Order: sequence, then structure tokens, then C-alpha cells
Amino acid sequence: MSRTGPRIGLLGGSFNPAHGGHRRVSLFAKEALGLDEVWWLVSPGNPLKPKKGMAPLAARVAAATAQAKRAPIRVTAIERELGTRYTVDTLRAITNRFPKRRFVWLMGADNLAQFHLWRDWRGIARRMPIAVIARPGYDAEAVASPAMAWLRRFQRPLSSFRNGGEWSAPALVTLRFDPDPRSATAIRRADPDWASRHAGFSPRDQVTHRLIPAREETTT
Ligand SMILES: Nc1ncnc2c1ncn2[C@@H]1O[C@H](COP(=O)(O)OP(=O)(O)OP(=O)(O)O)[C@@H](O)[C@H]1O
Ligand SMILES: O=C(O)c1ccc[n+]([C@@H]2O[C@H](COP(=O)([O-])O)[C@@H](O)[C@H]2O)c1
Repeated sequence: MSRTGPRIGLLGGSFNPAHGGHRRVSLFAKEALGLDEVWWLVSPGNPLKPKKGMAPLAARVAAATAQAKRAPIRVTAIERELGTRYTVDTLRAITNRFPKRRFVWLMGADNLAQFHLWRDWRGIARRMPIAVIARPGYDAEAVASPAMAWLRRFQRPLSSFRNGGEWSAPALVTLRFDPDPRSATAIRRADPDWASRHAGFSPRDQVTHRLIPAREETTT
């Protein structure tokens, strides 16, 4: 299927909590890749991360919404609505739901280093291009990672993504810019009570439907 509509970067994450690094790399990726928007997919629960120390989804969405203010970033809890937990399932559902858009999966180099542990990671790479954002302390690990051994053959120059270029997959582009050292781990270390302070946050109900992009027509 040919996708010619708006270009969307998807940044999935725990956002526990969201920080300026998320915002900055999203804006950078938007410019570098010529995207129309970046959607943050605030995860109900990363399958590889412990639940302990994780603030409730609603608290993380609220903090992400504040962090994304006045930026072309849409904060969603779409995995909650879709009932998906694994990225491969989420991306299948999103591409089916928004057939007119073109998507690129964004992730930091720390996630590329672990990507081979994700469910059907090759399936993710086949579904949409991947843009990896350099991250201090992780780039060497990412380059040497098992997933990279397979993805390397699909590496594309940044120029192939810009100016209406064809977005075939698998494709891997590396985004290098002034690396941003911020991390949620550092924030939690400085403020160990962050998650417990929000433990009672909006305990009821789903995170609210207005955070979820409206369903589009399913015909192209
Ligand atoms: N400073 C950064 N530079 C590049 N990518 C980043 C940066 N911070 C977060 N990311 C990326 O954003 C996505 C969501 O990140 P996440 O919510 O896990 O934040 P984090 O700071 O990595 O959290 P933690 O320290 O708890 O692992 C991931 O793909 C991650 O690699
Ligand atoms: O699908 C998987 O197996 C999988 C394993 C680990 C992480 N992920 C996704 O990777 C994204 C980044 O997660 P995190 O916790 O590093 O911010 C987030 O969208 C997770 O759901 C997905």
C-alpha cells in the first residue's frame, strides 16, 4: 500500500517521568526527518521493565502532556485503548487504524542495544522505518548489538527520508545531534519519591479518550 499522508514519528516509552530530553529529541527528529508530528505512546507497562517504581499510567500521561506543551507532539495512551502491550502488536494496530499516515518508529540508542529482546523485533522493523537517536553512553553498545547485526544491511542515509522520499521498510537511519544526557533514571534518583507521590493519581478509569487520536477512515 502506498502511504502518502502525514508523516508521524512514534516515540514509545515508559515516560516515568517524561523529561526535557524526550521533548528535545522528538523535536530534533521531527526536523531531521521532515515529520508533521511526533506521537508519544505512553506505555501501560514496558514488558521488560519491573512494575515496581512505575507511576500509574495516568500520572505519566499527565506529566508527558505538560512536557509536550506547545510542541507538535501528541501524547497518547493508545496502548491502553488498543489493549496491546508489545510494540509489534501496537504498530500493527496503529498502521491499520491510520492507513493514510506514514509512520517511523523512534527510539534512543539504549533501546536499540536491547531491541533483540523485544517480541518479533524483525516484524517491527518490517512494518515501518526505524530512526535511532544517539544517546550518551549507549552508542557503542547499540552498534555492537545483536539486532544491529541484522539491521545494518538496511541502513539508509537521512536524506532518503526527507523531501517526500519513499519510506520503505526495513530501513534504519541514525540521528546524531548534540546528545542529550537527560534520563528518567536520573530524575528518579534525584527524586526517589516521584512514583509513590503519584501512586493515587486518577486511580479510576482509563486515561481519558481525548488523548487518543480519533479513528480515521480506513480507506485510502
Ligand atoms: N536523552 C535521550 N536521548 C535519546 N533518546 C532518549 C533520551 N531520553 C529518552 N530517550 C528515548 O525515549 C524513549 C522513551 O524513553 P523512556 O521513557 O524510557 O525514558 P528514559 O529516560 O530512557 O527512562 P529510564 O531512564 O527510566 O530508562 C526511548 O526510546 C528512549 O531511548
Ligand atoms: O514489544 C516488546 O517486546 C518491548 C520490549 C521492551 C520495550 N518495548 C517498548 O519500548 C518502548 C520504550 O520503552 P522504555 O520503557 O524504554 O521507555 C515502549 O514503547 C515499550 O513498550 C517493547
